Amino acid sequence: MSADILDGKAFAATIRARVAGHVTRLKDSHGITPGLAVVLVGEDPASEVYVRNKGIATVETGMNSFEHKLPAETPEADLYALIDRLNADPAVHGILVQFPVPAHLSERDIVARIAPEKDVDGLSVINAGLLASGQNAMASCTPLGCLMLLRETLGDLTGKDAVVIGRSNLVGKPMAQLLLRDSCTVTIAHSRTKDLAETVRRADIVVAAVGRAQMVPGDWIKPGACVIDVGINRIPAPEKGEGKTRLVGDVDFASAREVAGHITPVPGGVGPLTIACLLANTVTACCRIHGLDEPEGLTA
Ligand SMILES: Nc1nc2c(c(=O)[nH]1)N[C@@H](CN(C=O)c1ccc(C(=O)N[C@@H](CCC(=O)O)C(=O)O)cc1)CN2
Ligand SMILES: [Mg+2]
Repeated sequence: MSADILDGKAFAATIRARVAGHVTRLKDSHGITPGLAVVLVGEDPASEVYVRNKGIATVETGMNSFEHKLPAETPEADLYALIDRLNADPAVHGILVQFPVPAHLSERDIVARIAPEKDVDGLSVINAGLLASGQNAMASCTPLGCLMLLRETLGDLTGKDAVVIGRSNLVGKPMAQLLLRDSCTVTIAHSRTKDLAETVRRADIVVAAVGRAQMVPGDWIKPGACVIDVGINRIPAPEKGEGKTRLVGDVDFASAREVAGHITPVPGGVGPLTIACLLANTVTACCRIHGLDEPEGLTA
């Protein structure tokens, strides 16, 4: 058996098209243009690329993009003053601070400073709590993208055994909550899980988000399972030349694709869904702030 390889780039384009449709309706029917503010502190090269791509995607879907680049040594008080201004700005419906931030800043405190209704990363304790109690939360972007892809691929997820490997606040925990909301039987596994191989072998759905290159081999996968690989790990690639590297996921793609029914590649799988779902969350935030109906096809 060779798995169906899920094309995250193509699915991200579908989500962006849905976003653009909702943006047009918001403009035409209500005179509202959703706005996303992205804050970058420092000069991490990968973060600069992500922030640039977020800005481009925001404008391409018809929304307003507000980019704020601050020096690495920005004092906490100055960053909080900016967040307070964005919280109060009616043109801004979504706010995110790009991570990682310099060591003198606290990601947890930054997220807590963002108004929960504008927290389009879905990272605040308010949004985590709303999600866990089955209420209208802002779900964090990568897990939301994974859920949309799973629904698109498998249809109704009711009763499926899902194993999420990883327990981070950004991916593992919200992913588990979203799968539970879709009536999966969910196990959260992690690096300390006693018999990880046996746990994963039970799963119809495997979401690997543990941050260890190629940790999940094909012989852990139940034949026909749907494998979602959230890992983005850079490893040496001597075959490409001295000092070269390549990206791999948390799953050993070559062996897993021989067993799985569906599998996401790295790159080109889950990664592109993150920014698409950020745009989706910005439209959702805009609709909620203005008391309008939830945008169809963009929420959990
Ligand atoms: N505030 C946030 N910070 C960070 C988040 C986040 O969701 N919110 N996630 C990551 C970075 N990130 C978006 O911010 C992001 C990472 C990766 C991709 C992506 O498309 N990856 C590609 C491969 C890219 C490459 O070649 O290097 C893929 O997987 O195909 C998009 C967005 C950390 N910070
Ligand atoms: Mg971090």
